[in-house]
Amino acid sequence: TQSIIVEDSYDGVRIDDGKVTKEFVDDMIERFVAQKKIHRRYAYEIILQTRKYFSEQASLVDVEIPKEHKLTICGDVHGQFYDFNNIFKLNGRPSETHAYLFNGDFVDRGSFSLEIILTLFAYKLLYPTGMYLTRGNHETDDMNKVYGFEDEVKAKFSDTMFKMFSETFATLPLAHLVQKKIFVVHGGLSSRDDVTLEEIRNIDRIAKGQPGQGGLMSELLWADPQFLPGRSPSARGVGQKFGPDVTENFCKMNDIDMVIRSHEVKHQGYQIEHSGRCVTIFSAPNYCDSVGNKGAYINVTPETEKGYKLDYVQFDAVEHPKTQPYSNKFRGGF
Ligand SMILES: O=C(O)c1nn[nH]c1-c1ccccc1
Ligand SMILES: [Mn+2]
Ligand SMILES: [Mn+2]
Repeated sequence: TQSIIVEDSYDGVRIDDGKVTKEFVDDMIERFVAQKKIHRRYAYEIILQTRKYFSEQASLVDVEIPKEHKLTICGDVHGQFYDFNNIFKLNGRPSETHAYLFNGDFVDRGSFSLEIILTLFAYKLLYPTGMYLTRGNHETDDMNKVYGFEDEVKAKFSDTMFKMFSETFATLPLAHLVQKKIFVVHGGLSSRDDVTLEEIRNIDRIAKGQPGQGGLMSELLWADPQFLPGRSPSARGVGQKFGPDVTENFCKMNDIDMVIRSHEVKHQGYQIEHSGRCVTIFSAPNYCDSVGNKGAYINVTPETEKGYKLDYVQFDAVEHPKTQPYSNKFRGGF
């Protein structure tokens, strides 16, 4: 990217020594709100540095919340940049004392996926312990081809840039463990009863690249909870539905308290199931400009007894510029 010249006429904050600064990120968000872009050299730099960073991370990442600090867990945001930015207006921007964990499905569906993903990656580089990102089933080539992200990147930048996003998505962690007690994953639990946190930590996700239709990695990104005990096939065709007994077994075997996952729209923005052991968090309000659902996020603060306190916060959709939809597929019935 060093060979790409940033013209003197470029009116945005520059990245000089390769280091993303707070000034750069604040300016980038302001430009995105005004539907302006950042220079392609800086987009490339952010993507490449993010790919390098995540390549060195395990597939399960531990998140510890220091005293006086806060962690906010968000679910799917699906290209709804103006709702995504509204979370920061309501709840504060990421910082060294207020971390965010976005739990997958950053892109596709909404027309501002590029703005969301560049903001998330830039914050990861600015505050490595202030931003955590889990891979969702929409951070994959198959979904990006159909649900809009590939077309959006090609329209706003280039094919090359989409390829770089694809390679960087393959390095994203598959799950997080918060305060050693909360397992956070985009979809849910596997079809096997013997999966340990260590096995998840050691998944060679980069060698795998795309999750495919079967195996532990794809199950973590695609599974859904069900009310009844046991497991059943998923209408999605990938991953299974898992019951309260499966969640209980996974928690007991791995000495954790609960699973927080996303992946499904919820009318109230979140839902607590499996007697409190399985929570769905979804952060794209009025999904696809049509569902009418609330968005929600979870504020996690350290607490002496259990080690954490959860506060659920709901929020409504805000206005956004009307632009062309990149995804020609309406809701896939999920
Ligand atoms: O696009 C969505 O709503 C979504 N979010 N996670 N998974 C899906 C999905 C999966 C398959 C087909 C349609 C939507
Ligand atoms: Mn989704
Ligand atoms: Mn999903």
